[in-house]
Amino acid sequence: MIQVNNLTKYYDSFCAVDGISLEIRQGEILGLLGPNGAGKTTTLRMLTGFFKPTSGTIKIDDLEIPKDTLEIKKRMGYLPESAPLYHNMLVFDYLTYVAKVRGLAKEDIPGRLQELSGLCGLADIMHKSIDALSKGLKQRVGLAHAMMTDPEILILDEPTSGLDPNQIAEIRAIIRRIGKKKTIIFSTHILSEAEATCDRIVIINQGKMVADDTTENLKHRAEKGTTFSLALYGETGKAPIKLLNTLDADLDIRQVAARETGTSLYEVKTGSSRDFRKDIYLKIKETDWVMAELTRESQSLENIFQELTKGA
Ligand SMILES: Nc1ncnc2c1ncn2[C@@H]1O[C@H](COP(=O)(O)OP(=O)(O)OP(=O)(O)O)[C@@H](O)[C@H]1O
Repeated sequence: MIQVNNLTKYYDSFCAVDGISLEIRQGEILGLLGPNGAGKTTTLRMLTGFFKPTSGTIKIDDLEIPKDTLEIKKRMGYLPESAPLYHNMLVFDYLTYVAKVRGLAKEDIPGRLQELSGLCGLADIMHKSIDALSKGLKQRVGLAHAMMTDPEILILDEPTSGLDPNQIAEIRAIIRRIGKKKTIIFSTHILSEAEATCDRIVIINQGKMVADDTTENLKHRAEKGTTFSLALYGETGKAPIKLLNTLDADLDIRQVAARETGTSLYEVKTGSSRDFRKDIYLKIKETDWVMAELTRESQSLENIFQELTKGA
């Protein structure tokens, strides 16, 4: 269990992280989400013991930063945003070197490299030079580096930044695979990334925590606001607004610019999760208007993220 209490970091007089408190359970995959400059890297660097907090505490089980930083570092693997690899080495030589530096016994190294090769998909590139690898493959080598000592906790700073969609999918699959056994905290500024990979999402904005919930709950929250889109053939003017208002006084209905000529388009907004499509259809059926389209658009997680990080 990781316990973060009132974590704060100032760079001179600028507050980059402002009183973050959270608990991360063993085996959780936690996404630290926020726009650029929100304070993600600073938070992760404090968690790994690289940066000293201005105030606040970080406890990992019975250990505490800064008192037990060395012991905590042994339990953690860290993949910084740009993995600092030795580019002129072969992957195999580099990982062997990392294993030695991290204190693995000589006889354990071949077995560990084989495990990491399977876990991170390195079999075909073990004997390639690092500088000849694509960014996605380099990131996999960086992951193997971070995993060398089989740490309980993995901290990954924007692990898919700058990768193409296929490489992103591969790294996500590796994170999910590793996450079955480890606690993983990773940062991203891309909501779909956190949604696709995490059990829980913490959103930070301008150094402050603005949301902390399971991915499911955040989605549920997003689904509460619903917009229905109704298109009718012909120029039907304001009359449909008056008619549909009889369904529920809380509906917010307005006419918007039609997507195709010869139709009138209306947006029907509700703050509840109730599906009004059937009611709208039956109301329109009472008239001689002809429906061209009726769709439901849930408020997306993207909207929630934008709302919570407004002003960033
Ligand atoms: N060494 C530093 N000295 C002064 N200010 C800094 C320093 N490092 C970061 N900052 C500032 O602190 C704020 C948070 O930076 P941080 O890198 O933690 O954000 P981030 O969420 O990781 O952003 P990004 O997604 O762009 O990496 C930013 O405004 C940044 O400019």
